Amino acid sequence: MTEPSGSQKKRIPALEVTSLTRSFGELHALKKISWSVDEGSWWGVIGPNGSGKSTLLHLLSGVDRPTAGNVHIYGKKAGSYSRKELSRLVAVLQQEGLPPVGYTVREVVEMGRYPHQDWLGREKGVDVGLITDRVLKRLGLAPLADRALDHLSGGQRQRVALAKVMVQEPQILLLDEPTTYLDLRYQLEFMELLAEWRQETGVTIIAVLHDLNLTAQFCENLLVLKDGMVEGLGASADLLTEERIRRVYEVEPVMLPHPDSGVPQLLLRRNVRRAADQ
Ligand SMILES: Nc1ncnc2c1ncn2[C@@H]1O[C@H](COP(=O)(O)OP(=O)(O)OP(=O)(O)O)[C@@H](O)[C@H]1O
Repeated sequence: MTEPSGSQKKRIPALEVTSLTRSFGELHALKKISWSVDEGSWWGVIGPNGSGKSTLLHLLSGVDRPTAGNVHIYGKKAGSYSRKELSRLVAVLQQEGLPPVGYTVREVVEMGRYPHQDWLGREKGVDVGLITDRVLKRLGLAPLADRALDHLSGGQRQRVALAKVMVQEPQILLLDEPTTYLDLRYQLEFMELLAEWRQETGVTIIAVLHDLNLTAQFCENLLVLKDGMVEGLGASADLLTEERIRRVYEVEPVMLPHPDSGVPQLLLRRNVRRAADQ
């Protein structure tokens, strides 16, 4: 038999999890999750509080190990990469992107290059200053470059966190509720910056999000978790139905198409009985 070649060859997924389980004593936070993420795709991970979203992200980023099952990154077990190899491939941006430490914006953003540097902090053929300047300018952070991080607002710090992962140039970006503390304008701006960056670089994005309307506008695909199990997997437009939102979140939703794009948008009905009691 001849080997499949060229376009016949199945592309290796950027990320693949099989029967992934994470238990904390008697509590099973994730139960046998299987999921495959193509390179360059944008996935939203949604589900109610406590459904296992952050636990999943911790396993994907290698900060935690599964109780059973596997995480493969570009076809190789996540645990078989060194810490530094893994951070060249995978970057993580947390809810409160960066702690308010005394470093300047430029210093923090330059730290994004750490996974590419040797133990003396050197990197062959790369001008870190230049890469940093470009990213700072692009995110409108150039005027803040010499400010200490603890003198910035939460929204500005989140942009610095994004600058740091952009400088890191990962293949996969994991985000844990990155827009939670941002006002409406900055939420949208943050998501647009991600979308542009993805368009340019083909970075794979996996974002835990609570805002389903933003999710529907930006993430093509969704992993829906409930009680640590996969409740839905596939195209956002197919999964965001009234019936599923009712079942997963235990609320009474109304879904309407967005007037610009037609993607599903969510309105919540008040709990009529409780409201009448007040
Ligand atoms: N280190 C831990 N030790 C014990 N239990 C944990 C630990 N981490 C998470 N859990 C439990 O695992 C379950 C899933 O938690 P996880 O933080 O992954 O949920 P989540 O979907 O991210 O929730 P949220 O939307 O509230 O952030 C919860 O019941 C949580 O209490």
